[in-house]
Order: sequence, then C-alpha cells, then structure tokens
Amino acid sequence: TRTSRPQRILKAVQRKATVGDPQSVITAIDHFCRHREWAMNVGDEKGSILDSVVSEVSPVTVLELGTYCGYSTVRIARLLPPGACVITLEFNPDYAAIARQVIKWSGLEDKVQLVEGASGDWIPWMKEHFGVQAFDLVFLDHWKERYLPDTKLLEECGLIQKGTVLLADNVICPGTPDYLEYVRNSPRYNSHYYRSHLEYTKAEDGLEKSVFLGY
Ligand SMILES: CNc1ncnc2c1ncn2[C@@H]1O[C@H](/C=C/CNC(=O)c2cc(-c3ccc(F)cc3)cc(O)c2O)[C@@H](O)[C@H]1O
Ligand SMILES: [Mg+2]
Repeated sequence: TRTSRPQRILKAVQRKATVGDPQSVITAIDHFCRHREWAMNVGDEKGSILDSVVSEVSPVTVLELGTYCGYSTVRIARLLPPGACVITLEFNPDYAAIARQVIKWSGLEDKVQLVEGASGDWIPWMKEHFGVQAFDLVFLDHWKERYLPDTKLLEECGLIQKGTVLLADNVICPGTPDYLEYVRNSPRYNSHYYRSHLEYTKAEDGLEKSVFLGY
C-alpha cells in the first residue's frame, strides 16, 4: 500500500482531532484502530489503567520505551503537571517522525522529549545527557524480549531507585515471561497485575506494575 499504517493513523488524527486537545487525539486514534485498522497502541481499556497509575505516581520524570505513534506518550504527557516531562525512546525513524507530529497536534511537545535511538544505547547516557537523577515512572512497551535486559540496564545505571514504578504493557499478549518472572520473584520489587484486554480486542492481556523497594 502507498502509505504506512502509522501514516494512516496520523491522517486520522489530522482529520478528526482538534489541535491542542490531547483527548481528541486519543479518541481519534482509538476510533481509527477499533473501526478501521488495528494497531499496537496500548488502547483505551489498558490506557485507563495507565492513566490511573500516572495519576497515582504523579511523576516528575517518566521514561517510555517504544514510542510507536505516540499514543501512550500523549496519554502520559496530558496528565503531567507543569515542569514534569516524559522522555520517550523510538529507534524507527519513520515511526518517530509520525509520533512527533501526533505529539505536536496534541499540543504537548513541551512535556515530551522524543529521542530517536535504541534503548540499549541511550539508557547509559540518561543521567549525563538529560540530567535525570532517577525515573519516577518507566512505561515499557517496546520489543518484549528487551523488557528484562533494559530493566537490568536501568538498575545498573542507577536510574531505578526506591519508589520507582515500572509499568509494563503486554505481559500476557504477546507476553514477557522472563520479565514477569524477574519482577514477581525479586525481593526488590512489589508487583501487581492489572488484568485487562489486548487493545481493541477481547483477548486477555494486562499491565504489570512493579515498585522498586530499594537495595
Ligand atoms: C530494543 N530497543 C528499542 N529502542 C527503541 N525503540 C524500540 C526498541 N524496540 C522496539 N522499539 C520500537 O517500539 C515499538 C515496538 C513495540 C513492540 N510492541 C509489540 O510488539 C506489541 C505487539 C502487540 C500484539 C499483540 C497481539 C498480536 F496478535 C500482534 C501484536 C501488542 C502490543 O501492545 C505491542 O506493544 C516500535 O515503534 C519499535 O520501533
Ligand atoms: Mg503494547
């Protein structure tokens, strides 16, 4: 097909959403993905759980792994108070370009730092390059086999400290078994599973919230 799915998602936002209105951007993407073409956004059902965790944590610095089209970036950023920001990593330049436009359409570019690059390359530079001391919230939604190695890398880099909350998408579908085993069995995390459904479907999926208890 001439255009990519992310390009068609951006078109739906530009057609249906109001500039500067994040909720209308979220609604436009959810409508498109439910009625036109499925896409791997966290979606409205799991998105409400994401919202409640963001509101509960009220984070100052958020890390998102895997921007894709920026749907969850907008969900998170719209709930952040002034001065708080989300750093989101995306290594596919085409997806990053679409996400920048979706984030701009929502009017939240001041609360978002989209970094084009791989999590494994950028995590070690977070302190030095962005002046991050530790993350209050990490949303994991990138390649599922990278959840565990990147969590360990975040620990090694001192970016996860007492109270940091990890929120992982897709722990059932497609599944992240090694990550789940790690956070649920580690004495250093307090984990909770929020049962839900795979975005825009009836299949089971859910989010795992893991609070770091310190060393
Ligand atoms: C490895 N380091 C990385 N650093 C930076 N960006 C990375 C990245 N890995 C992947 N990415 C990016 O994250 C995104 C990847 C997300 C992977 N997500 C999934 O595979 C996924 C897949 C499903 C899914 C579920 C059921 C099904 F039948 C088909 C698909 C549902 C989801 O909610 C998903 O999140 C892309 O934009 C990719 O370019
Ligand atoms: Mg996902």
